[in-house]
Amino acid sequence: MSTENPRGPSPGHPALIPPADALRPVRHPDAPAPGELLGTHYDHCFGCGGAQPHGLHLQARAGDGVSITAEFTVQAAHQGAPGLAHGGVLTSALDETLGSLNWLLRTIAVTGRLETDFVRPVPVDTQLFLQAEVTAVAGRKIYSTAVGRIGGPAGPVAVRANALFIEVKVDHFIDNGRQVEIQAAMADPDQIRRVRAFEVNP
Ligand SMILES: CCCCCCCC(=O)SCCNC(=O)CCNC(=O)[C@H](O)C(C)(C)COP(=O)(O)OP(=O)(O)OC[C@H]1O[C@@H](n2cnc3c(N)ncnc32)[C@H](O)[C@@H]1OP(=O)(O)O
Repeated sequence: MSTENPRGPSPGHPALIPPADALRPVRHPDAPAPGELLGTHYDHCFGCGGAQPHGLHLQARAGDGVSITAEFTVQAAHQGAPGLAHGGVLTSALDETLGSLNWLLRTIAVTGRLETDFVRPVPVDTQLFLQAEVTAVAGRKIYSTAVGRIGGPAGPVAVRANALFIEVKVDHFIDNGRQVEIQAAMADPDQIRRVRAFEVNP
């Protein structure tokens, strides 16, 4: 097997290609400083929450510009084939990392489309090093890309993804989420945690 995907980055679905008049993403002035851990946005989030025993417990850190780095270690509970990470779990890690980018834009957005290239199998106990960045913004549409490496932050590529997130109002969650969790999140006295809980579909 070669060290890089011989096909190179997948061009992806046409909907993942920004239009010609798309804008460069702008980091929000109040975004966390480069190197700062973002922390969990919602305790019950499968991607980053501490209250999910089999969750990814992914830790994301602000990077330069509108970029994120994140790590997660594949657990036995994340297997698909014996001793190997389930592809859907790896896609979840990419989704979580890409979703974290929206916090740097201070935009509430949900995943509309997410395409994953699985380049290498990822064994249990492997640490996956993820990097993601927003590439363009066009109205409510946020275009982003991510890569996951194994063996170190500069190691071989195991997964990569392109995504389109769509900006939504907080009503998206309030109108669609199960009421018991919505009420609990809205009752959180910490305003930042309350806002961040509604970054994604709870
Ligand atoms: C820290 C945070 C970590 C978070 C990580 C996890 C993030 C998540 O997983 S979020 C949960 C998964 N996603 C969801 O549940 C979203 C479900 N989908 C929806 O609610 C809706 O389809 C939604 C909101 C995306 C779009 O609906 P709506 O607001 O009516 O917008 P709509 O008018 O259809 O589309 C807006 C634009 O986006 C485009 N678009 C919408 N969906 C897609 C799609 N799937 N593919 C391509 N383009 C799309 C439309 O074509 C339209 O483009 P244009 O403006 O050029 O005409």
